Amino acid sequence: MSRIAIKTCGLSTPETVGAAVRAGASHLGFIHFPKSPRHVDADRMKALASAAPSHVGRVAVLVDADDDQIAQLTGTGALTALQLHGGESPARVAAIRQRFALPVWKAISVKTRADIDAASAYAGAADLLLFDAKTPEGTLPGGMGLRFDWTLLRDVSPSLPWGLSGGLSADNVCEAIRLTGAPLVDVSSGIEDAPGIKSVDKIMAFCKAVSAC
Ligand SMILES: O=C(O)c1ccccc1N[C@@H]1O[C@H](COP(=O)(O)O)[C@@H](O)[C@H]1O
Repeated sequence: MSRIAIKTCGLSTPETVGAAVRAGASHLGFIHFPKSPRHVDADRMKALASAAPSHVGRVAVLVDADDDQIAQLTGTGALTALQLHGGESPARVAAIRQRFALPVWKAISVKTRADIDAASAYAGAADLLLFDAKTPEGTLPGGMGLRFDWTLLRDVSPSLPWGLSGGLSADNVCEAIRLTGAPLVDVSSGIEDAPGIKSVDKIMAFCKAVSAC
């Protein structure tokens, strides 16, 4: 496994889960958001997550989900974390963390340095910050293959454990790690042949590139 943690996100088949595990991913991400081409329903998510070995993290990605939706995913031990990728406030993040007793990752949409600085409001509420590119109004809040200016993270010491996401691929991930010092990288579009269609070859190439950085 690489010294940099790797989350391969938007997995929806046993084949690609298996490939990510073999490639050395530290975390597997499953999207539960019907507008996404990577959406998996609760039963499928639990089946995919349960099939993964216990040393690999299993993260559900949610967008402004209510408690009933979250409850359908949790409680079986299949998941190890919840990633909140919408407009959840620090208070909402803290409430979800307390009610569902799982570590919570909060995605932070970044366009400017002020977006990064404002993420300190989640200290004490979230367990990890995931800096992702701000996406255009009316599109998905993530999974668009867009990157932000990574130099914005230079000289930043986030108050929480953190990761980098948005537009990463085997071709650019080493540059991203060099510029930001990210301890965790999260990828979705960069390991796909088309939206929602993961590529085993690209999963392998991404994880290999991270290990070789
Ligand atoms: O992937 C999606 O469809 C998605 C939908 C809604 C919220 C988040 C989503 N994905 C997350 O966005 C990051 C960045 O994706 P990309 O690599 O730029 O395509 C991804 O890692 C997921 O955590």
